[in-house]
Amino acid sequence: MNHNPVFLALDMPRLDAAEALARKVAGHIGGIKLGLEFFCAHGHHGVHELHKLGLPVFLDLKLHDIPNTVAAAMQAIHVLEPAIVTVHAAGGRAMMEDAKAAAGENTKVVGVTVLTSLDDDDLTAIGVKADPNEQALRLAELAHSAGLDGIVCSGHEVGAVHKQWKDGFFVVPGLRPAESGNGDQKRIVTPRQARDAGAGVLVIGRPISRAEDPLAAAKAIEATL
Ligand SMILES: O=c1ccn([C@@H]2O[C@H](COP(=O)(O)O)[C@@H](O)[C@H]2O)c(=O)[nH]1
Repeated sequence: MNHNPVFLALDMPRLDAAEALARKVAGHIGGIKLGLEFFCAHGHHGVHELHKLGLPVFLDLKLHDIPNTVAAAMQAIHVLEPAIVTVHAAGGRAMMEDAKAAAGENTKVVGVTVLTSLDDDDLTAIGVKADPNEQALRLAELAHSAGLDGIVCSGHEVGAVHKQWKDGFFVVPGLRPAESGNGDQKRIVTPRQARDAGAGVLVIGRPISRAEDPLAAAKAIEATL
């Protein structure tokens, strides 16, 4: 994998716009992240097109279903040769074990713990008694014991998770350079703080994609790392 830890989230409806943006900043990112918005609109064809840029592709599909269904979905995306794929750790141990077993050898499977758009109140509202930190640690332990390569968590938890899972692969979204708006993210840190705490991949979308000058924004973030 490239040394630059930044994966650009291409959350936009148009394939040509996603491709143009990725091309523009390609020298200042380490990979691209294609999520639900992109995959639902453009599917396998879209992923094949963006593969042509030669950057590692992170498929952030956040699979969450019964083990048989998730394993079948993993097999169906095998042909896309993703570097990283996400499943929801809350799907449970058997689901994660089957997801990992169905993934390609060169694909890292990571478990989403607590979405960075959620805070304490949101967890309480869905019946989770733990705070985001406790819940992320619990789900990280489960993901580890199920054989996943790592997890997704916010920059607030990654340091603690790193201590309990030394060789884990940690993906951190919810990143905001100083003076960026939060948008819908509630547990944010700067890219540098996340990297210093042990993140292996920094997922960054709007601070680059919605910047007036995306290339300048990508370069500015790179300079902080
Ligand atoms: O907990 C999570 C898991 C995934 N994401 C994804 O990361 C990007 C963040 O985009 P920004 O524009 O930088 O906020 C987005 O694609 C999410 O689906 C996350 O934010 N939090």
